[in-house]
Amino acid sequence: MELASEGLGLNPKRLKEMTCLEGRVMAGHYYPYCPQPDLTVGLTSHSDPGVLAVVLQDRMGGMQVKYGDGWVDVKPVPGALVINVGDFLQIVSNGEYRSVDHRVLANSSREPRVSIAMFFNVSRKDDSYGPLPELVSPEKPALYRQFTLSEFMQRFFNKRMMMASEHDPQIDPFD
Ligand SMILES: O=C(O)CCC(=O)C(=O)O
Ligand SMILES: [Fe+2]
Repeated sequence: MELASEGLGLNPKRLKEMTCLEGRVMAGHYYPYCPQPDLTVGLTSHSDPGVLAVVLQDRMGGMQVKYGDGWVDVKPVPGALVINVGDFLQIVSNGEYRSVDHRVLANSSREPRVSIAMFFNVSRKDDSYGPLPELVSPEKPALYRQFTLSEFMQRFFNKRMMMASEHDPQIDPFD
């Protein structure tokens, strides 16, 4: 999968080196009927850690994305895929793309809900990643520092990004 480079002036060779096909993971989700949907959630609020997530949901609905202080339903459209930007893409694009918080409500209908997600991730554990140089300038300094994938994954489980300024809550969406 190639990252959309149009409009951002990215170096296509560099993007090719950052392939996220080898690290792709597929997950199937099954949300059974929940008799008390107000007391729980189907899948708690999160952003996906990788580059992109492509989700195929059935016709039951229930996925929501965070918008401002509220939540917006991602209505199922037959044949459509939901594409979620992940944290890794936010970092390498130096914030040009923003990862999206999303969740799935508990399923209140008698029919189970099923979704299939394909996550596209980089896979070279010891390579150094960070904002692409083409997207860093004196006007727009790097928001994130360089890191390895192992370090990134450790950070992910602590819910923190690789901020250039570790103590600036203004720009750290996970603080
Ligand atoms: O089930 C869904 O619609 C979303 C699944 C999801 O967000 C995930 O697996 O990360
Ligand atoms: Fe997700």
